[in-house]
Parts: sequence; C-alpha cells; structure tokens
Amino acid sequence: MARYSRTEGTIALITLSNPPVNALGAAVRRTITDIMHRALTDGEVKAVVLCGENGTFCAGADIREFGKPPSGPALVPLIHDMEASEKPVVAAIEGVALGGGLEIALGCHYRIAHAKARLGFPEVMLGLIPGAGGSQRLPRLIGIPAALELITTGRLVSAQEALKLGIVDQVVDGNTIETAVKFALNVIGVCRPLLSRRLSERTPAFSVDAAAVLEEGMARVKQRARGAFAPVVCVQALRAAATLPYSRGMETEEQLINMLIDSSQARALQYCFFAQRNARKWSLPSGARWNNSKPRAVHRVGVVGLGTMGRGITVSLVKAGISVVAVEMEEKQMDLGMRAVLGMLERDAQRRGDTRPPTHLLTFTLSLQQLGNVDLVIEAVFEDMALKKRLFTELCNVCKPSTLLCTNTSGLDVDALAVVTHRRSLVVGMHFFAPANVMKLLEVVCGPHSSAEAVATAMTLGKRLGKVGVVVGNCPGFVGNRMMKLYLDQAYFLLEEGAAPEQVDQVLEEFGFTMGIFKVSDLSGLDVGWRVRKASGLIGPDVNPKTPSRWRQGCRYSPLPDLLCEQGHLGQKSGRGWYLYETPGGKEPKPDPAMHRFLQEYRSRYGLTPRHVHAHEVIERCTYAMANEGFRILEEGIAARAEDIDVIYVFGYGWPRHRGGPMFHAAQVGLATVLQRLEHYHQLHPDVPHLQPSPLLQRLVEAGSPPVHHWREHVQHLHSHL
Ligand SMILES: CCC/C=C/C(=O)SCCNC(=O)CCNC(=O)[C@H](O)C(C)(C)COP(=O)([O-])OP(=O)([O-])OC[C@H]1O[C@@H](n2cnc3c(N)ncnc32)[C@H](O)[C@@H]1OP(=O)([O-])[O-]
Repeated sequence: MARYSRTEGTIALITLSNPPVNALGAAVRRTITDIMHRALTDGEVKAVVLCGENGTFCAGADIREFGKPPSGPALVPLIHDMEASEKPVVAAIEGVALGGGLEIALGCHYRIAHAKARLGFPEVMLGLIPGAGGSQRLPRLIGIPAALELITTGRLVSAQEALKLGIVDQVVDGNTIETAVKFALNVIGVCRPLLSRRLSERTPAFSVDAAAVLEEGMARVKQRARGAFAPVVCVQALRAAATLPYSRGMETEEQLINMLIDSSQARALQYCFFAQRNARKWSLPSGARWNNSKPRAVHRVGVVGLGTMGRGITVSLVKAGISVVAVEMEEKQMDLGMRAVLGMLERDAQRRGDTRPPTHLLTFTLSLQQLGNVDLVIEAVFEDMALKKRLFTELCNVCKPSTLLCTNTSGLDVDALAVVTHRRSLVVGMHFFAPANVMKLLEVVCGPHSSAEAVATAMTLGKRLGKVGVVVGNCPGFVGNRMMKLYLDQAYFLLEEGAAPEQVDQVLEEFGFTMGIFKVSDLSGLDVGWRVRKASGLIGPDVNPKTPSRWRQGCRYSPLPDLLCEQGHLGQKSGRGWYLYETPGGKEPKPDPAMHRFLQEYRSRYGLTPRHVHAHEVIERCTYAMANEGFRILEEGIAARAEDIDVIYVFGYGWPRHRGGPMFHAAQVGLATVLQRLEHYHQLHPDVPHLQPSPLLQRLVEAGSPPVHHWREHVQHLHSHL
C-alpha cells in the first residue's frame, strides 16, 4: 500500500505501492496518512520524499471505489497536513501523476519529475473535477488560463511542458528518487522558507482579465461539452479559485464535487473507462483468450486500395512506424492516393513540429506481386463481394503462406472471403472507421475459422495504431453498422411521419451526439448506403415490381434516401443531400426548403398525414431501437458484452460518452421503461418488427433488471461467435 523507510539518516522515503498504477484506494490513503504523520512527527526526520513503486508515482483515486459508500481517510486533510509541515516534502514523479496523485504532488513543497513522466487532471473524463484541492492549487501555481485549459480538457502534459508551465521544479533523465533525495538534503541544508512553496497560501497572481478568460472559457466549454456537466463545473471551480480566498474556494470545490460524484454522467463516464479497458480482454469459444494467445510480429503491411479508407489506414500504419506497401490497380487512382497520403503525413509532421514525415516507410505500387513479403494485408477496396473474393484468391497466390489476410469491409461476410482462401484461419475483418487515421474504433471481426493468433495479431496491431479494438462476431454489419441501420430506419420513418432532418438532428445533438444522423449521412455520402441496399436486393431489378415502395422483405421500408440518390443528391460531395451546401464539397449544412417540399410531396403521395414529432419520441425511437438490436446481438454472441457494444458506439459513432453508450443508456433509463416504450412503439408500428422487444430484454426485465455486468448470465447461448 505504502512503505516507509529512512535514507541518508534524515530523509523519510514514502513509497506508494499499489500495483498496477498506485491508485489511492481507501487502504492506501490510510497507510500514507499514518506514515506521513509518523515522518512529520519523527524528530530525526528533516525532510520527506514521496514516490511510487515500479516507476509510477500515482494514477489518482481508485476509480473502482466511486459509487460505493465512502471509507477510509479523505485526501484533503492529508494534503493539507503535508503542505502545512515545516519539513520540506519533495515529490519524485515517475510514470504518471494524475488526478489525486497530482493533487498530492501539488501539496508537496517541491516536485521533481522524470523526463518521461506525464501529469494531469483527467477527472473531467470521469465526470468529476479535481476534488482534493487541485482546482484551487493548480491555478495558484500556473495561472487561470493554463489551469482552465488543463482541467476542462483533462489533457496530460509531458514533464517538459510541466516544467515550462511551472508545475514541476526540475526534470531529470536519470534516477528521479535519488535526485529528489539529494534535492531534499539540499533544501534542508539551506533552510529555505517553505511559506512561498505552500500553494494554498499564495495570493492568487491572477491577471486583471481573469474574469474575461473565465467567461470566454465557459462559453467555449459549454459549446464543446454537448451536454456534459463536468467541464462546466470545472470552470465554476476555477472561478472560485479566482475570486475567493483559498479556504472558501475549497468549500466551493467540495460542494461541486459532491454534486457530481453520484451523478448519472459520472457513472456513465466511469463505466466507459472500464469498458474501454475490458474490450481488450477478448475470448473465443475455443477457450483462446487475450492473455493466452500470442500475436504474430508485424513489421510490414500491405494495404490494397487507396480510396478514402486505404489512405487513412496507410497513414495510421506509417505513423506507428510500420512499413507499408500500398497497392492500387489504376495509375490515376494511385497518383491521387499517393498525393493524399503524403499530404496527410506532411501536415501531421508539421503539426508535431517534425520536418520529416516518415515517408521512407512507404512503397506505392500497381502490382500485387510486391506483397510477397508482407506479414499482413489489409484489403480496403470497394464494398463489392465479387471483387473482394477475386482479390483474396489472388492474394493467396502472391503472399507468403503465413501472411494474415484482413478485410476492411464495413459489413460483408468475412467468412465468405475466408473460404476462397487456403488459409481460412488467417482471415479476419479489420473494420476501420472513416477517417481511419483519426477515428479510434477498430472492429476486429472474427469468423468461424479465424484463429486465436489472427485475432491476437489484429488486436495487437490495432493497439499499436492507437485504436480501441473490439472483437466481434461475423454477421451483416457486424455490431456497429447492424445497429446503425435500425437507427437510420427510425430516422427516415420520423421524416415520413412529419419531422424535418434538421429537427431530428437538433434533438440528437442536444442529446449529445457529435453530429445528427442526417448530417453524418451527408458527410459519408448517401450513395454508400444506396450501394449496400442494392447489393442486398432491397432495391434494383431483383425487386418484384408489384412490391409496394414502402415495403421490403416483410417489413416497412423507407425509399426516401434512394429517391434522393436517384436525383443525384448524395450529400456534401454533390452540394445537396438531407441539407443544402453552398457548393459541392461544402461543409456547412443549411436546412433546404426544397427538401421540405420534397417531404411534403412524398407524404401526400403515400397518404401520410404529417404530425408534430416530439423530441422525446426522436430519442426513444432512435436509441431504444439501437439498444433492442444490441440485446439481439448479445443473444447471438456477436458481441461478448454490452460494454463492447457501448465502446463501439462511443468510439466509432459519436455517441455521447457521458451517456455511456446505447446499452448503458438503456440501463440508466430503466430496462422496464425501455421495454414498455418499445412495446408502445411496436403497437403503433406493427410493420417494424425491430421495435418488438427482444427476448433478452424481456428476460432481463423479468429477472429484475440486473446491472449491465450481469446481463451475460441471462444470455441463452445457442451458438456464440465469441
Ligand atoms: C475526490 C478525490 C479526488 C481524486 C480524483 C481522482 O483522482 S479521479 C482519477 C483520476 N485518474 C485517472 O483518471 C487516471 C486513469 N488511468 C489512466 O489514465 C491510465 O490507466 C494510466 C495512464 C494510468 C495507465 O495507462 P496504461 O495504458 O498504461 O494502463 P491501463 O489504462 O490499461 O491501466 C492498467 C490497469 O489499471 C487500472 N487503472 C488505471 N487507473 C486506475 C485508477 N485510477 N483506479 C483504478 N484502476 C485504475 C485499469 O483499469 C487497468 O486495469 P486492468 O484492465 O488491467 O484490470
């Protein structure tokens, strides 16, 4: 928990010891409080050095304790006693000093950091503010503007930046603890007065325009927060630091953290923290798991197809230091792709202040033959099964037998590709999200033949690229796009019933989505879904001409997006989609009066009487339809955990993190309510079978709505993919 030792005769060395990250659980707080008291009252001790075991100072409060009844001593009195002490206390920071860990360090009189250390207040990402004096001490140390930026974004800073900002006093390359001990001996020797080192006693040296900075900060934060409270409350805490004496500021900080600590948003954000980490812990029906399967080494990757996805994937790989052989079939396309990739790498290097992008890792070629020596191929050609099958057959002949063959399909059958190869076990899906060099999500799609080694390799590669990988089973659309389809269907139906695209989008954005569904659709291009619908026989020559336009495959269907595509309204790229843009390629969506007329005509053509659609109906129909499908996905074993579905939505689909994800949201609303509302909507729309509550949801409600982590126990596995 924490160890006490003496060094150099007069220095007490207190070492936090709670692997893996020295989180400040109740037992740790109790131990440090006791041993700090011992050090501060021992007459032979002249100074204290505080450090962490195994190269990590401290990652802050133990997040697993949030939401449980409080136990153990609080941090605030410990930090206060340490700071008030007449003996110098020096923090030796290695690894990370985060949250409560940084608050402890700010209570020390001096801070020495290792060059590789990172410091910050990530509390806002957990729905909190720095609640152990951090919101009051940091601005007294580095001023309001810098503290505002760090606390409201949760951004971590390097030791070098921390030195520039004045958060640490010294940065060392060598042994941080030895340096801190020498430093402590020195400060005892010269008897430097500690008063000026006590941040709580500092008169805030705030600039006269602190009020303006705070006001501007509040406006910025509100705009970005998308309904999240914590960033706004962070600004309120900083305002207290700027305007109140320290003790009153601490009272405000306490009131504010108490308001947040049990909030539903904090619960959702903390759930996301663990869900993201648990997603790494995949397992397969064979018993293979993340911790018993060895990934292959990947040094050289082939990327086939240099369209939007292929370009982003190539950039991601090169930035991770991996050699890429990028193949395109046509010279013109290759030229365009090459220029786009080089441009992206150039801009990225400039942003990082690096003059030389790692272009030496890139080879562009028109020949698949050059893939003979790669360890893994990522196919990123058009979503055309016949084309992909031809390519996979050819890749089998060209690549060495051990090369993994991955497809970046967004929903096609991975197994159908595996069977055309002689290496089914080495085929997996790697579904990146556009733009692939920016978006964090990676669905690793595991077919029935995919080996544990292939899954482990794809997941490890994803991690190297900085992605959040989630292993999912093989079905049309996998997890993300399968649920997205139902979300889109509901949005189209809402238009048919009387809503306008901008109204639906506004409600979704107020809920917290990064972008409304119709803006997303315009951004990605309406033709993407059009192609998928054609390929799946929903439209085109295979449809019986007697089938009504608003009826397909036994259920209600909305031809609205097809009609737009037929008119060439493909979204941003054509200057018109659900919205109007100034020019083709324009980015600023404007409500389109022609769209309103089009919808009116459409409704009267099909005898639909428009009605006012309430905001709550938009949210309920869109999010409950998604969650309902999520329950089916769980039941079929396409996702191993509800958490995995939520991670997919938060990292790949702009779902507001402070609402946890569609499955967590359903749990927060109450499963019984979700069930009852789905029954209600299904009664109103019996032609939409997906609104019929799924059997798993019904069983969970019958079982008393257990917490998310227990849902799996209620899944009746007939044939799990995972
Ligand atoms: C009122 C009081 C005021 C104080 C408030 C606070 O301090 S709020 C807190 C403010 N602090 C933060 O928000 C910091 C949150 N932590 C991080 O940002 C990162 O974990 C990291 C940068 C410390 C290490 O990154 P990395 O990629 O090297 O490793 P990794 O991320 O995979 O983690 C390894 C394992 O440690 C686990 N675990 C980690 N931290 C905590 C924790 N605090 N608690 C519990 N557990 C924690 C993590 O779940 C994982 O467990 P698993 O899956 O192996 O069973």
